[in-house]
Amino acid sequence: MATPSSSSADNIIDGKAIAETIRGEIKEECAALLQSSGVTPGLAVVLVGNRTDSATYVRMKIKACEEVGIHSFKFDFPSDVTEADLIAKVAELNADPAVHGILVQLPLPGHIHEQKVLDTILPDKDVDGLHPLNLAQLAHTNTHGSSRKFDLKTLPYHAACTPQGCIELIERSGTVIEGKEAVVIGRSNIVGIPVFLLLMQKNATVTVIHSRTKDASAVCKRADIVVAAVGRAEMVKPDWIKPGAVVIDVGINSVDDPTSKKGYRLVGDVDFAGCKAVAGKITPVPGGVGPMTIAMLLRNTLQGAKRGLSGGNGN
Ligand SMILES: Nc1nc2c(c(=O)[nH]1)N[C@@H](CN(C=O)c1ccc(C(=O)N[C@@H](CCC(=O)O)C(=O)O)cc1)CN2
Repeated sequence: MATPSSSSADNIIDGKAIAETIRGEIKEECAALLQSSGVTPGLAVVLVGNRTDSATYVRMKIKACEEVGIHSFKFDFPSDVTEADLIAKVAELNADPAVHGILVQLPLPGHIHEQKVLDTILPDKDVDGLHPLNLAQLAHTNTHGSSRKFDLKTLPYHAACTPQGCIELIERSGTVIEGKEAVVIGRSNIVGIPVFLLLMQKNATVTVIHSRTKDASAVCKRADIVVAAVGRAEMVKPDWIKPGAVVIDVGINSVDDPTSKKGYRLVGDVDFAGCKAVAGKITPVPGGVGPMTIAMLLRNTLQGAKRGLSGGNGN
């Protein structure tokens, strides 16, 4: 593995730099794949409505695809598109051999049953890792007590992107997960649950904190590794953090800020300034987990294309 420029001089984990390193690795692999098999991985991106944040994330994904040598195909739908029309588009993309990955940008408008649309994506093309079968595969994988290693780069199914990004940030910034006490704050299907499963597969002892947890701060303070994915601005305070712990902040919350040109700024779920003083390492927002989500999407798409060729796990 290339040595990443994983952290700056202080204790900040530089997600932008680590994501750039990974995108470089993917670019090399895409070139090698094209050379050896003539195949260029293809990603279909479905965007519904006119949310500015979703349009920005989709633009970032398409640009990232271009940079590493992945074809992208973009499909725009108005916010009043019917669920049936979206499902029909997904079915069409499922059958298209040039498309190795399908991504439906979330959130979808309220009249559409999000999970129903996601469930329509073929699990092999579900590069977001949000199909229940992919989540189930992650729960079902059992490499414990065997000589096989749990390796994100060679999984025979798709694991969700943001959770994979969290694991890469922890490991590439020099922390061994095995044997550590980890706490995940939040239990969503898109982040909390898969990150819990990934940490468990990496042999951490994992606790999940949620809205009914009693004395969340005391539970959190036991952790060597904290992953905050709760969606509440700066909820995790310095007295929640064990000195020296690794803190991964998944939250991207917009808060009013009249001093900023845009009138708002982005903050995480962690009180960054306060927790930075206590943590061993910590991710910033922006520039932490966000860029990793996109890097992992590219990696899943490449892996999907390789798997399509080998009929196996892509290696
Ligand atoms: N189908 C999906 N929808 C959504 C996902 C997802 O993984 N799959 N995650 C989020 C949005 N998201 C990707 O789609 C995403 C969010 C943030 C970033 C990012 O790099 N953020 C930057 C800041 C960018 C800014 O200034 O606005 C950062 O944190 O540094 C990338 C991807 C919800 N929907």
